[in-house]
Amino acid sequence: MTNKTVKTRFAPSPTGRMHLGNLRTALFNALLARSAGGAFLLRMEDTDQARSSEAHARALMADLRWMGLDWDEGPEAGGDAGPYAQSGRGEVYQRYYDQLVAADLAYPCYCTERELELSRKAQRASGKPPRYAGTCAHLTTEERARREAEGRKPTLRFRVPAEQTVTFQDLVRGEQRFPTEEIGDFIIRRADGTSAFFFCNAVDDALMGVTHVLRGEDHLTNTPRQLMLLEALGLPQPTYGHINLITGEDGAPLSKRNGSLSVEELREAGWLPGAVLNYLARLGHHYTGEVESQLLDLQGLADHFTTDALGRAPARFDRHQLTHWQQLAVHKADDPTLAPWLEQLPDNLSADQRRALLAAVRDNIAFPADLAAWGRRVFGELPEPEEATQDVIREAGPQFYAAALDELDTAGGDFSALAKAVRKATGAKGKGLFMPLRAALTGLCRGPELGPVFALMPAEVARRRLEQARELATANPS
Ligand SMILES: Nc1ncnc2c1ncn2[C@@H]1O[C@H](COP(=O)(O)OP(=O)(O)OP(=O)(O)O)[C@@H](O)[C@H]1O
Ligand SMILES: [Zn+2]
Repeated sequence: MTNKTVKTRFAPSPTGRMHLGNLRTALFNALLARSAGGAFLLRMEDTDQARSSEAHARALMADLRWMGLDWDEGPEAGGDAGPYAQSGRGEVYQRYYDQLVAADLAYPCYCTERELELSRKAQRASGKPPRYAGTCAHLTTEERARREAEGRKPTLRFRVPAEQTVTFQDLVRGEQRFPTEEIGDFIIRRADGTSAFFFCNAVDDALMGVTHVLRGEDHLTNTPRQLMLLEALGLPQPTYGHINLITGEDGAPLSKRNGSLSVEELREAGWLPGAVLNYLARLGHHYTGEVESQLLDLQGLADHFTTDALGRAPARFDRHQLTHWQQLAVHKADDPTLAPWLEQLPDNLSADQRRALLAAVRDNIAFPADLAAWGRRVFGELPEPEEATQDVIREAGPQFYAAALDELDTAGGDFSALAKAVRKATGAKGKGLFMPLRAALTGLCRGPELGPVFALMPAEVARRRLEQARELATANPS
C-alpha cells in the first residue's frame, strides 16, 4: 500500500495499565501507517468518567513512547481535528445527535433498566435473541411529554433500518454480513448525557480522517452499528480489520480488568522494547522469507507489514517466544540501551569493569538480573555449584587443580596461557581441559567464552575457586 492519505489510530480507554493486547493493537496501526507513509493518530476514549484518569492517560503515552510508537497526531502532539480526548468533545457529539434527531434517525427512550430486563426475559422465554423491543420507537409528542413530566431521563437510541443487511469487507476476516433484523435500536447517548462507545468512536474516526481501523475482534459486532451510524450521518466509513484477541497463559483474553501483565511491568523487569515489538508484530501477522526470524527495527517491521499477512490463528501469549526475541535484542542492543543494566552491578566495580563484563557475557544473558548474577560470579562469591559441575570437578581430580594453581600467577589473567600451561603439566586437552577450568572458575558447565571472563576475574578470586575445586575433588573423589 502506498497512499499518502492512509491514517490509522489507536483509541484506548485510559482505565488501567496497558497490556500486550492493547499494545499490539497500537503497534499494528502504527505499522500500517508507516508502511503506507501515512499518519498514526492517538485518541483517548475517556467517556467512562468513573474508570478513566489523567494518570492512566499519561502512563499510556509513556508506554507507547517507550516502545517507540510515537503518534503524529493526538494528545501532546496536536493536530487539526482535536481535542483528542473524548471528554472534551461533548459539543461535537451534540451536533451529530441533533442531526440524527432532526432526521428522526434517533429517538429518546424512557425505558427503565428494570423494564428492559423484563422485556429481555420475555424474549428469551419465547426463544428469541434479546434485543431492544422498540417500545419507545414511535411515541407521540404527548407520550414523551408525559414521561418527561414523570422525571424520567431518556437515553437516545439509533433507529436501525429494517430489513437490510450491513456488509463490509474485513481486512482480516473477509466479507462480513449482519442482517439489521438481528440488531435492536441501540443506545448512542446514555441517560446521564455521556456518549456511548459506538457513537463517539465512529464519529471521531470520521472527523479525524481515519481511513483504517485495526482492532480486537471484541469490536467485530460493533462494526455494523458504526457503519449504519456513519451512513446516517453522511460521514466517511473507515476500512476495518478485526484481529484475534491475545489470550494469557490461562486461556482468557488479556484485559485491563483481569490484571494482565502490563507494559510497565515488562519494562521494569528489563524486557527491551525491540524484543516486545518483534514478538508482538508476529502475533497475528506473518513475516515471511528471511525477515521471518530477524530482529527488525520499527521501520523494518513496517517495511514488511501488509494487511494481507494478518491472520486468524489463535494468539496465545508465549513467554518462551518473547524470551527468544529478548535474547536477540540484547545481542543487538547498543550501549546506551543496556547502560541502565550496569547500575545493577556492585558499587566497587569501575565503569570499565562493568562495560567489559557486559561485553563478556552479553550473549549469555537476557535480563539485568542475569548480568547482576554474572557480576557476583566473576567478582564475588560463587553459588553452590550444580551437581553436574561438581561431577566435572571430581572427575578432573585434585592434581589437575593443583597444576592450575601452580600456573595461575605466571598466566596473569591470560586464559589461554593458563590453559596451555595446565595442558603441559597434566596432559589434559580439549573438553577435558576446558570444562574443569570453566566448572571451577564459574561454577557452571556452560556460559560465555572464558577468556574475557577470566581476564576480568581478580587473581585472588580465581585462586580461591581453584582451591575450592581442589578441595572438592580431594574430599569426594569420583
Ligand atoms: N486481549 C486482547 N488482545 C488483543 N487486543 C486487545 C485485547 N484486549 C483489548 N484489545 C484491543 O485494545 C484496544 C484498546 O482497547 P481498550 O483500551 O478498550 O482496552 P481493554 O483491554 O479492552 O480494556 P478493558 O479491559 O477495560 O475492557 C482495542 O482495539 C481492543 O480491541
Ligand atoms: Zn424505550
